[in-house]
Amino acid sequence: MNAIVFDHVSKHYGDVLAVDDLSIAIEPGKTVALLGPNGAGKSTSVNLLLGLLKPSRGTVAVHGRTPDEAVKAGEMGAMLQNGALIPELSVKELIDLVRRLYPRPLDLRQILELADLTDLAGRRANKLSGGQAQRVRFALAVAGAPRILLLDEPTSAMDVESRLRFWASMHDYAAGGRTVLFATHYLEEADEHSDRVIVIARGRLAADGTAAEIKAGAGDHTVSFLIGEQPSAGLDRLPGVSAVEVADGTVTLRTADSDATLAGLYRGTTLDVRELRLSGADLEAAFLALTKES
Ligand SMILES: Nc1ncnc2c1ncn2[C@@H]1O[C@H](COP(=O)(O)OP(=O)(O)OP(=O)(O)O)[C@@H](O)[C@H]1O
Repeated sequence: MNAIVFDHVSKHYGDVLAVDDLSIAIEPGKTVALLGPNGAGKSTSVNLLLGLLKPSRGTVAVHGRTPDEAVKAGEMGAMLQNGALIPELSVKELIDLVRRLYPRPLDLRQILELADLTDLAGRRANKLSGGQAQRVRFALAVAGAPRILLLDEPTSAMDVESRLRFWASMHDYAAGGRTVLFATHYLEEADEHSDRVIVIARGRLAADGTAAEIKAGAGDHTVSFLIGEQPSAGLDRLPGVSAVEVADGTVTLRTADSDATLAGLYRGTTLDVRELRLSGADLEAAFLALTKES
């Protein structure tokens, strides 16, 4: 059975159509990035999954149940944007309070270790930095040992080192066969930390696959090299090439098939090619292409 299913889900806020006929199915044990620009419908989708919002049309299912049932059964943990912490309690007290609400929580020490909070256990919640508070929100999200973990832009307040630590914690948690869905507009996070990327734009599904598949779909590889004073005529006829740029003695070829382009370059021309560079399509190019129109 799928961990998460959206079946033709739409969500209106008055006149605003935030989620538009979205259908997705996520298998258990996967780490999935929900990627989209501002206003794409990511938070709305997360809130629909948690039962905090109801779809205007369609259905959302979590392990075959309604979101409300899944939340009651302690199957879901969530880290939402700017969730408030109780300022008077220490980190340890707060986590313990929340873990006791669940039928089969993780033990306190394990949660503190997982969220890298052991050294901050006695600190009051109102004395934490933004990044530390995010780690507490992560601890609260995993406290009940949920099978599904939802993270809405989890690293937004974190510096580079905190991000690295955070993703290490997330991978530790996911390693037990748990399902993780995280919303982000950081392309590199989706690329590095997910098994699958679901791109949404204007509430609709724009792409769904591994980061590698989505990049390959963009078909935007480049081959560049120094050409110096040699003539560049005819390079546009090499296999796969869609565009040729020449600037300051350097040629850049855009190609849908860099292997065929290289074979053509070496076998079909007599150019003296120096400082050859290849670059794959990046997720950013794919993302911009996927989210720009319609
Ligand atoms: N409570 C609300 N009332 C009216 N419109 C809303 C409400 N919440 C969100 N919207 C609108 O719904 C659309 C989707 O918003 P949502 O917050 O789901 O996007 P998002 O992808 O999470 O964006 P961001 O990356 O900026 O957090 C946007 O056009 C937004 O303005």
